[in-house]
Amino acid sequence: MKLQPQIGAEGSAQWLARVATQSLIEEARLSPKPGLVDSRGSGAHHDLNLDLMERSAHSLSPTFHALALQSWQRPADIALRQLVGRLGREGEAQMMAATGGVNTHRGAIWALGLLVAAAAMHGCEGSSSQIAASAAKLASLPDSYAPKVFSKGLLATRRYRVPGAREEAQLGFPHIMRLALPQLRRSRSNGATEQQARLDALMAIMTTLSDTCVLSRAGLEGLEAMQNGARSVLVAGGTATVEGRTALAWLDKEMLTLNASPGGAADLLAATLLIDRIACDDATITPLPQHSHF
Ligand SMILES: CC(C)(COP(=O)(O)OP(=O)(O)OC[C@H]1O[C@@H](n2cnc3c(N)ncnc32)[C@H](O[C@H]2O[C@H](COP(=O)(O)OP(=O)(O)OP(=O)(O)O)[C@@H](O)[C@H]2O)[C@@H]1O)[C@@H](O)C(=O)NCCC(=O)NCCS
Ligand SMILES: Nc1ncnc2[nH]cnc12
Repeated sequence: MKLQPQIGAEGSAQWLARVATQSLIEEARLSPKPGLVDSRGSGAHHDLNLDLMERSAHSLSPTFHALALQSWQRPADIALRQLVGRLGREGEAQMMAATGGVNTHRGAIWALGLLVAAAAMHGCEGSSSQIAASAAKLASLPDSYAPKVFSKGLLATRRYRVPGAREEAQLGFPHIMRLALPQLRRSRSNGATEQQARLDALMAIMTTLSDTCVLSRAGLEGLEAMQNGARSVLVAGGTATVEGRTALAWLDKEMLTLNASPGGAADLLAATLLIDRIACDDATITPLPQHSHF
């Protein structure tokens, strides 16, 4: 639900940048997240911690602001795609400078960057479906200035023949729109605390995401452990129940044993928190079956 409407491009860009940064920080602080950095510690990571994640989130505010301002009430065309690509790459460079070269938020810049741009394209008056559809359109346009790099994500998608961050955006963020956002709102309306509703939304993403961070670090075994473990949490009734919390603690242990960290799922949770706040939605979104595959 949109909380703070703003008039005009500059005020809206400032607001979108603030909400995007806040969403990244709230994702990072949310605990207990399996394998990920949270308020308890570094999870499966040796080079990441909460302080670094928060520094990285703050370093991205100017990028989100520029993306929103430049996309304000514009259509999705090649010119905007190229501009958004350039701003995204500059954002990555700012992130790397702020973290001393550690990749904290590359996937998040991509997802939240596209969504911030899309929200601005709709003049901050779009529904979640309209914002996701415009982000998908932008992500599907070619960016001839993109350098040809053979990333870890690309390597994992080819090796395991699964979709990655690029495809998730091009398909209109199905893990947000069909799983996480409905789960977040359903858990809230069932009486879960905000922390529990967010953890449930993360679990919903993890049930089917082919997270290339997990695949790169722990292969198919890690991915299956993540998906099955997240399903067990939700089947047990989610993190508002004792059984759900027990299943989550078990999943956390297993992810640490496998050295697996679902960084892509964490990005999509931050993006879910962003859309939840900036979209002009009616009270409910029709949820699809929880365990559908993409
Ligand atoms: C489209 C791009 C995201 C590039 O994607 P690609 O897959 O080619 O490359 P990667 O560099 O691997 O980045 C993908 C990141 O996306 C996240 N992710 C993974 N799986 C999915 C998924 N199925 N759906 C959505 N998102 C997903 C994930 O990001 C998070 O993890 C990062 C940490 O990764 P990790 O592997 O742990 O870290 P490393 O240091 O690299 O390795 P270790 O040492 O730990 O082992 C962290 O960044 C999280 O955010 C993947 O990493 C995009 O970058 C692109 O093309 N940009 C161009 C600019 C542009 O056009 N921008 C427009 C919008 S602003
Ligand atoms: N909380 C987190 N821990 C590790 N990697 C991440 N990427 C995005 N959020 C993350």
